[in-house]
Amino acid sequence: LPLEARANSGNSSFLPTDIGLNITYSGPHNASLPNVAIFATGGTIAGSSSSELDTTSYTAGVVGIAALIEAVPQLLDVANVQGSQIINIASESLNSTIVLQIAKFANAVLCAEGSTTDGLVITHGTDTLEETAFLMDSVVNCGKPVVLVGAMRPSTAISADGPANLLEAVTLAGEPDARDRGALIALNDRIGSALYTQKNNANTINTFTAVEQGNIGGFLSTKPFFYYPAGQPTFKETFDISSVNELPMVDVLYGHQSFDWKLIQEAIDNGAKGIVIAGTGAGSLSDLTIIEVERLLKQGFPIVASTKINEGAVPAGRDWISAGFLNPVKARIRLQLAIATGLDMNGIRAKFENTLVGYLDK
Ligand SMILES: NC(=O)C[C@H](N)C(=O)O
Repeated sequence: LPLEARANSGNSSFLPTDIGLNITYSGPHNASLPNVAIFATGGTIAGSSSSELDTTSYTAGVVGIAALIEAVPQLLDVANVQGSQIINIASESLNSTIVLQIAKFANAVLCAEGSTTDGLVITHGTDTLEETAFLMDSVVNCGKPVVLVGAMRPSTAISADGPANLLEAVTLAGEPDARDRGALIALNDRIGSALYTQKNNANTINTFTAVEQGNIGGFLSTKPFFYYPAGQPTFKETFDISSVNELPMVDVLYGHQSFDWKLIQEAIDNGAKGIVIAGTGAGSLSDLTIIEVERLLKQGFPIVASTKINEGAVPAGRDWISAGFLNPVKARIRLQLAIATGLDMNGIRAKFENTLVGYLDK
């Protein structure tokens, strides 16, 4: 059957209909294939331009989920696919309300009792893809694969990377060997752990890397393989968001010479419930900043020290709360979750530093 006739012809839905999830794509059903849900959120993978040479001034978040899937009919040979267009925007415009909703949908779709969904793919802009991936890694933990995927070239570009990335992501989400590895990022024939992988180039398709920690696998002829047996990264922490209805405002302040420590109080006055400082080195903060950070920590205001350096960790056992190996945007999400789940200062510190003690407190 042509794809359009096959789409929406299936009547064995595996996505729940009573959770407020709007099912906007439903492919045919084949009992021998895994059930993979797709949540589409926009980004360059759904981007469009009038010129196929344009990879910089296109509009992100234009193409809908059905058109994305229709561009890759091979998808329907590797999985039963049902999807929801959660939103269609560039990922720099996503906010905590939307990503928390996506996480709740992900838990409902994958982890509710009786779920027959085998894996989930989230199509996403690459600019903040690592943030949503890290959130999923922290809060969706029933073993089933959650795979984040995007593209660096819009769908209209010559050699667009979205279709192959999407096919590989859906294949990965339906792969039993992808279970129990935490959330995964799949782009450019590589599989990375959401805890460590980050975007490292603003333009090129090989942008997602975890140089120190490495990829956990890759794809050959679109089929996934893994270098290591299933397992979770050492410094992972999980959170139960079933009673979390909003994520608090947490800001990231960027370290540099002449850093104005008074910005910390200004962020608090503006509503921040926690702050991450992207320090200049291994958490290094200027003398005046440290005095201010100690004052606020003593008052019970959580401040986490991360680093603006791309690789490496901030040691634990210091006056600040250490982000360990988490880069600033991931430390921000962990702090949001720690505050939202009601942890006190000791609990917050433990969520950041428990797994570091003995490793990074020397
Ligand atoms: N490559 C991309 O997807 C970038 C885009 N600005 C986004 O994050 O939505």
